[in-house]
Amino acid sequence: MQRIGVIGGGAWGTALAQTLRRAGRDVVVWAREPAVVEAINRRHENPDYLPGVALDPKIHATAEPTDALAADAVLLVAPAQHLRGVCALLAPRWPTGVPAVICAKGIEQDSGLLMHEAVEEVLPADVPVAVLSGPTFAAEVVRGLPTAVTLACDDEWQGRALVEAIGTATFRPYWTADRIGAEIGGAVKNVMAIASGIVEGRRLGDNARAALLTRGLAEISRLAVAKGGRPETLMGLSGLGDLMLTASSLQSRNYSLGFALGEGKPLADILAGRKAVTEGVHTASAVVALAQRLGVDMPICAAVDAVLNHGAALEPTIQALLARPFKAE
Ligand SMILES: NC(=O)C1=CN([C@@H]2O[C@H](COP(=O)(O)OP(=O)(O)OC[C@H]3O[C@@H](n4cnc5c(N)ncnc54)[C@H](O)[C@@H]3O)[C@@H](O)[C@H]2O)C=CC1
Ligand SMILES: O=C(CO)COP(=O)(O)O
Repeated sequence: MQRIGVIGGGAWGTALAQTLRRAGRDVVVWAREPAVVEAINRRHENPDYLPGVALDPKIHATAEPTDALAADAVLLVAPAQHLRGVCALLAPRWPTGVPAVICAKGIEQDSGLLMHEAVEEVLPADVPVAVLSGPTFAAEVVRGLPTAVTLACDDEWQGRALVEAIGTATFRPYWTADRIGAEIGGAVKNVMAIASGIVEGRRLGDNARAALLTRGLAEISRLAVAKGGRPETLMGLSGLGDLMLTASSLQSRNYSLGFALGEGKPLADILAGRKAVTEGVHTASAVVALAQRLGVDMPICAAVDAVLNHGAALEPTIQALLARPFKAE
């Protein structure tokens, strides 16, 4: 796999393009905004989404999606709630058998579907759909700082080919067949990161944050298993790994949004002040609906959803979580 297409010129699409260049691949990025295409091609930067980083001059950006589909594999890096629409646009022109790799982290609000389920509804049936997830702040990956990720793909041969295509010494993919576990870990950790930010913003202490994240991981694992995922996936890079990262760093958009909420800022004001996508805000309600459908108890996600979407006040919501009955671990 020599030529890789990247659908999405936001922070993550741009960082992935840079890491693909480090892996020696030819890269074509499709960006929606003409200004992003122009900045990447002419000035080798993406000041709108990933400022202050010099990009490899050989990253080619395009406003024409077909250019990015003329590839041996295509990374899908649009925000989760837009991924289906983007794929519907691309589907008629998708080349036969070229694998798609989902890099978005979220659950579709309208359908409650995971990204690979939604994408498989619109892309041609012969397209293998893989998932890339794990602890990866774009701002660190683009600079070549080391990390490791999960590459989930049903077919082991295809998965290993993708690992070889995207892997470098500082971007180390580990293959698994468990797309469900990888996706649920990546999507729900965003909701947990908001909760963790709230704990920090309200100065509830380090103990509270550790307890919240441990119980949060239990919630995520229950949902993944109920949906058909493997519990061990949630102990890996796309579960525990990404939860540790996102739920403890102000670099995270989800954690920083929670932190600001915890300090008492209104959600609308926080969102009005940022252009970047904060996936947990959209995923919270979808997780709660999915958990209800599968009969899974997810009290932390439900609390975040209540605060974000149903006008619940923080203090009584926290008190209600603390008042839950004691039970076996
Ligand atoms: N930034 C990061 O560190 C990481 C992000 N991700 C995931 O990658 C996905 C994309 O995130 P970022 O690149 O960070 O987003 P971003 O906030 O940097 O950029 C937003 C992107 O969404 C596109 N967009 C906005 N409205 C759209 C629409 N209606 N249809 C299609 N595209 C639209 C914009 O053109 C832009 O490319 C998210 O699901 C995120 O969770 C995953 C790992 C790391
Ligand atoms: O997914 C991410 C890191 O792995 C990025 O997290 P945020 O979207 O919260 O910044």
